[in-house]
Amino acid sequence: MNITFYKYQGTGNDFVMIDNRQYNLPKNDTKTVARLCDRRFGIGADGLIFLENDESADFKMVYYNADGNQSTMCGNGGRCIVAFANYLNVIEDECRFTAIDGLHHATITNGIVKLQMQDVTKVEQHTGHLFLDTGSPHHVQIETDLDTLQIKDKGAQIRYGEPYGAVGSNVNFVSKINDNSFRVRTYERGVEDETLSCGTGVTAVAIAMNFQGETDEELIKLQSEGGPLEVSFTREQDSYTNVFLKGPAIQVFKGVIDWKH
Ligand SMILES: N[C@H](CCC[C@H](N)C(=O)O)C(=O)O
Repeated sequence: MNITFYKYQGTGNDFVMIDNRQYNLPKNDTKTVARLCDRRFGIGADGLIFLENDESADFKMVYYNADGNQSTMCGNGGRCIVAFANYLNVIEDECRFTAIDGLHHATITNGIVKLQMQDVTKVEQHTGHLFLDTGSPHHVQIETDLDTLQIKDKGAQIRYGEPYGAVGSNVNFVSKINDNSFRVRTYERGVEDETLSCGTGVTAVAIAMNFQGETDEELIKLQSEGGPLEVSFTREQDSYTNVFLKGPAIQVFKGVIDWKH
């Protein structure tokens, strides 16, 4: 069946977007989703996102990693689906949508999306790294030299190693720029490679750096390989609320493809 798809990117984290309200495509076609995300045999993307109807919100987001499997929350994908919904006139400049981790509020102004993420009530501090869940699981560790680090090798070792095992975790390598900004490189679970940015990842890094005392700021700038993002939050003891991820979401192109071939 021929379907219209769109490509969006949020600081270089890119997604195939499909308005599934009109096609009702199956939600378990792992093989087709993986092929569409393949950089050579398909459209090429870090993930694929369905926009669907939702009886209690403006729309619903269904997220797939490039391996074709549904996964946990995608922050950059969440920013891109808000821009997509605005383009489709499903919403104007603000919205509520449901995703696998619950309800999200968002606003869009001149292509910049400010997305509310779930509260974070637990940050694990380990020797040499932190672990927290910002809608997806994230391992965060500080590195001195992000330029020479072999992200894919080192990230895979951590992602498949103990304690994460087969379920795994995303892996973020951080270096401090100044008191309210950090550089981040991320190995993404389900892409099984470095992505140019990871929304739930930079959110995890901002909270982890505040939790560990690397910064006392509550509005933090994150420099990803794909561009700048901003994370803000309110800290009350060891809980983080009013968590927002802000940055650009851009439509790259629109196309038609036969879903099954
Ligand atoms: N790969 C992640 C989901 C997408 C996260 C990332 N694209 C983001 O922007 O948050 C996982 O399976 O946990």
